Amino acid sequence: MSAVLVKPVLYSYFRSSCSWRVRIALALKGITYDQVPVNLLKDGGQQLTAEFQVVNPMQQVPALKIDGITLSQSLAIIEYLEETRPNPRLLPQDQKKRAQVRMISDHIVSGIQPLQNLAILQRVGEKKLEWAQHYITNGFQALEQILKHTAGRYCVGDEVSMADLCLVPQVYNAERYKVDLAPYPTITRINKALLELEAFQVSHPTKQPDTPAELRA
Ligand SMILES: O=C(O)/C=C\C(=O)CC(=O)CC(=O)O
Repeated sequence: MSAVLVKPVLYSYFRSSCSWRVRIALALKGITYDQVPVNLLKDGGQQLTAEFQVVNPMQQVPALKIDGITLSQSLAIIEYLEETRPNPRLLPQDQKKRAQVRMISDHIVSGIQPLQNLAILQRVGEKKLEWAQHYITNGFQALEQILKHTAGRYCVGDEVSMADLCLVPQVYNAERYKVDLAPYPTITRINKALLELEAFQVSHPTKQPDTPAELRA
């Protein structure tokens, strides 16, 4: 059987923002897949097992088995999906807009999320709420300015793009760490518009196979 006919397998954790980005891409592109939940807290973290290290040596989710290869890093996964399953498009045709989509995506996935991820907060210890708030606030102040120039209905113009797949899970983290979103009307408006879309709803942390009963929507 050709590799393309085998269903992709996503290693995911319900409230990992990086996993959610990939779930949105899969949903938007209508790709059916199986999920293997990796609980980042249970038993000291299932991502740290020898078994999972074979899947992703970096011991992080998400990872996607697809077309005979295993990919990690959410943006690399999304770009692969974009190149092999181009409809609907997540990177604009216009080169300047495409660069802006990548800029906003990197702003979040390199400039904000890694500074407040689980491994960092576990090392930070009791100041973790303040730490997460600091880096999300810092990143959102700049992002709000950037979006004033790039946004239409969504982050870049009026088409849903990879930047939007990064934005919504990061706003979810901001809410989780009790960041005041009032100073970011553009971020808040775009987030609200995106959450109306089915792909963002079915992929939501409250609706995953591994979502605990008390957090299910
Ligand atoms: O507290 C937990 O349940 C464990 C881990 C996460 O949610 C995921 C992260 O902290 C990384 C992130 O998405 O930013």
